[in-house]
Amino acid sequence: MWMQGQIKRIGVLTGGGDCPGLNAVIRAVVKTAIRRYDLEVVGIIDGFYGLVNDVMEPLTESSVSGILHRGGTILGTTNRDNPFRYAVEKDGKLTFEDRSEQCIANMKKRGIDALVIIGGDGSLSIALEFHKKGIPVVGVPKTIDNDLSATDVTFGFDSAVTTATEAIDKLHTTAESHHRIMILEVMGRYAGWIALYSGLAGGADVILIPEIPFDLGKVCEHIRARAERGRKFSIVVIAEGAKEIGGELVVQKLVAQSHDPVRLGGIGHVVAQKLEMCTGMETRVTVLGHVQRGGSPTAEDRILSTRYGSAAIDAIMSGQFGKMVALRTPKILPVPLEEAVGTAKQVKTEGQIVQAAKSVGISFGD
Ligand SMILES: Nc1ncnc2c1ncn2[C@@H]1O[C@H](COP(=O)(O)OP(=O)(O)O)[C@@H](O)[C@H]1O
Ligand SMILES: O=P(O)(O)OC[C@H]1O[C@](O)(COP(=O)(O)O)[C@@H](O)[C@@H]1O
Ligand SMILES: [Mg+2]
Repeated sequence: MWMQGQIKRIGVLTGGGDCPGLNAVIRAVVKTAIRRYDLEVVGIIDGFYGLVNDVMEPLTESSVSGILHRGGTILGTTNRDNPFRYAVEKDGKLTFEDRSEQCIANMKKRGIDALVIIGGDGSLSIALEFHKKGIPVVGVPKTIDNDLSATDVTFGFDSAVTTATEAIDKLHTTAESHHRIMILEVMGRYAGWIALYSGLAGGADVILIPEIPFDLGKVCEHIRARAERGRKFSIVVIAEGAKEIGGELVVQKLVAQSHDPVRLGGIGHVVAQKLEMCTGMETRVTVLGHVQRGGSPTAEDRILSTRYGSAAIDAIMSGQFGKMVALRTPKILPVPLEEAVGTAKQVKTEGQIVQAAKSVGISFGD
């Protein structure tokens, strides 16, 4: 239906949770498309919602001027709408419908020849479905969680880690003054990347991640041993998806319309109560929440986002459909979307990063 070499207009959308660097990708997509290939670009508003409901606007160089350093996404996003399983309320009941043909009709109406889908595992799974229906698509790996396979790193991760590290630095000074245990709960869904990296960068004493179920007795012992050595405070960084050995995930809420309705959160408070009891030390919890998804991207994320955005247009123009642009240091390469979304990328429990953390005395509660 769509022919390579006949691409004149590109649609771009941002899907899933927002993250720093989205605007830098959009800017690079628009500038590369216009400057290098003389294409037109259409921005699809609020992710797949805009594709289903035909909410779009043209993007020019002036639309993307001054956005490189701005967090969020000028296009808007959603982590609920899935065109293949679109939530519709009928007679007060929630049902799901396949609206993918409507999306294709909207693309045709707008003269959109190919799509750049900037998203995480969820949005790129949808991108893969569109590819299977013959739509020319290229994905860009976004997420603060860094849980996408096939790429060394997703953009947004470095910014989230930087924000979490700053939070740890601040918690350190107050923890030390009050001789307290300070727990920082960070995001990441079922992967511990943000906790591991920020914990290492911030000099945490304990890091608890989903990949290593923890024994609270061991965490307690570690904190008590520190106190005996005169270190009368401790910093614990915990991923929202971490759980005790034999324990359950702590769920904050369920989002009914979502393909994966689970929103994690609250494990920090559960652990705090238990640690206070077993150590006798005053314990406080900070849930970093959406602060770690907001604000300006780091220089590293701005560069990565620019490289991804530009490479996505190159991939489209060389007919590399059904691919995601991936960082395979030092290159950016197109890889099959299947590889990216097949299995979530989790922390390697025997990997060098965890080993280094253990060598410098960080406990994982194992
Ligand atoms: N495995 C999946 N297959 C298809 N769609 C999914 C899948 N997981 C999530 N989705 C849908 O993809 C969208 C974005 O997913 P989400 O995980 O929230 O964001 P991200 O794209 O950042 O991973 C949501 O509409 C969600 O319902
Ligand atoms: O914004 P919401 O709906 O509360 O979602 C929170 C979730 O989104 C994230 O911030 C980012 O995840 P995605 O990149 O998959 O959207 C997770 O770390 C967190 O669990
Ligand atoms: Mg995701």
